Amino acid sequence: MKKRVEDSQTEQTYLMRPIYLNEYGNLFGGQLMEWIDEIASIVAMRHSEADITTACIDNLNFKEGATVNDVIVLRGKITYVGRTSMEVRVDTYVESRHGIRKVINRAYVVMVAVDEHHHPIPVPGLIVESESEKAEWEGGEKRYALRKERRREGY
Ligand SMILES: CC(=O)SCCNC(=O)CCNC(=O)[C@H](O)C(C)(C)COP(=O)(O)OP(=O)(O)OC[C@H]1O[C@@H](n2cnc3c(N)ncnc32)[C@H](O)[C@@H]1OP(=O)(O)O
Repeated sequence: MKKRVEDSQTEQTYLMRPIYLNEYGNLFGGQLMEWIDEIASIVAMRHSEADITTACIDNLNFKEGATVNDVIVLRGKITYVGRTSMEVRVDTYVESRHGIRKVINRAYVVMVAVDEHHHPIPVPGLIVESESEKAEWEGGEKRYALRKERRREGY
């Protein structure tokens, strides 16, 4: 079975409240990581139709901050699948009052589908259609190989 990127694509919106801020009045990085992990989990569950666990979060680039009353939008989509793992790209935006979005963070999260004994299980393949989906897939292949090498060689 194969599924499309749009089948599992997910968007979440938050209004920045004081509890999400750090001592400098900016969005707390740990809070954003929780939201990223949550949306990536939902995308992976929708794609695999199974339980999942987080294997790694990488390429977590904090480009800009956000502050109170900002509207924060997270968008997650599958970019690459292996046998049991799925790579999910999560982009985080601040949305202006006119609906214009500025990227403040981009992360790649690897999720693994698991059975009731927490053993990895195969996931559906991915249908890549558009040019941007093909480019993401090629990038995902490279990141997959790099992560494997890092684990093997321990760097
Ligand atoms: C939201 C939350 O779940 S929070 C919890 C945080 N996460 C956890 O506790 C997970 C703890 N880790 C684990 O349980 C295990 O390491 C698992 C399930 C992720 C992987 O199990 P392993 O026994 O290592 O299985 P295995 O070596 O067969 O790897 C399974 C897949 O995971 C991938 N994988 C394993 N470790 C990593 C890693 N560190 N980074 C990226 N991918 C990984 C493998 O490439 C493989 O993918 P593929 O089947 O597409 O080729």
